Amino acid sequence: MLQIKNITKKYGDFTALENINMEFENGLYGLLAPNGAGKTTLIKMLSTLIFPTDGEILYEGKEIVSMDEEYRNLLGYLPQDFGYYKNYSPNKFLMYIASLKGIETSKAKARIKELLKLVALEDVADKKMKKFSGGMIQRVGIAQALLNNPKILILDEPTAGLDPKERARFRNILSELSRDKIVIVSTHIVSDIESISNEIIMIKDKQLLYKDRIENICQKLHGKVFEAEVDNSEIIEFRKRHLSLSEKQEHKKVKVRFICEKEYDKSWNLVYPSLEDIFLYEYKDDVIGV
Ligand SMILES: Nc1ncnc2c1ncn2[C@@H]1O[C@H](COP(=O)(O)OP(=O)(O)OP(=O)(O)O)[C@@H](O)[C@H]1O
Repeated sequence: MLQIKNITKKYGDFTALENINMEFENGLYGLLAPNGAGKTTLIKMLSTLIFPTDGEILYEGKEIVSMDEEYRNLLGYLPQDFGYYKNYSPNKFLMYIASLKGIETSKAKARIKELLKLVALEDVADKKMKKFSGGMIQRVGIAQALLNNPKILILDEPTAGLDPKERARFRNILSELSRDKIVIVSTHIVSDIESISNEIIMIKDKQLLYKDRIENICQKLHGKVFEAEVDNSEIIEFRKRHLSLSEKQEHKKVKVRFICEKEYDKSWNLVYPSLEDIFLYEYKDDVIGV
């Protein structure tokens, strides 16, 4: 088990995260928050790239910084800006990373073969990466993070720049990996993690807002999310009264999905809240890119 205990991180006078507590067992955790909320800060502390100002992180009861190499051997990390050599093939690149990680050549060869199969890159194993799509490069990134067969896999915004098909493939790979690992995926894109996460973590105002299953988080807006058709001439006034979540032109009117926290009109349709509704509601005062 991985445990975050009373973590605070300050950059000089600026507090990025304050008194964060949470625990992780095997499974997939979606770390979901708008840009600047502190996702990378949290992930870098979990990867021992930066250190908490206060508090500690424990793996199986041991403090991770003092575990040093023992912890790094348990960890696989895919950073936001994953650096690779475009003139290398996946095979050559992964051999190079394996040697940096001190993995014996014969073991590395077998492991790389297995990983390239897992990420569906066997056919291009010896092709230079310069012609690869963003999704293929990210899959090489996952393979490098998995070289040491980590127990904890951390991925920082792994789907940035991927097309929908590549995103779907990526989700499937992560879901499979989470069977016997702690997989933590940071993103500000709800649909990337909604279908695969066992739990969602949200950070707001430097603190932990939620760490829970999606259905429990969605309970917060139960009975408050509606859909209705509104005349185009009335939509500006409507938006002043209710938080509009999405709008679509339909039957010469605006079909609006919105939140109403007070008395509601019987002509509206009550709908089940989604994780995206929660995200838009919780971060309504932030500038968000969904
Ligand atoms: N080295 C640093 N020095 C000062 N402030 C920092 C530093 N790193 C991050 N911050 C600030 O801490 C806050 C959290 O940043 P962080 O990068 O963790 O956010 P994020 O949620 O990962 O966003 P993004 O997806 O844009 O990276 C931001 O306000 C950021 O400006």
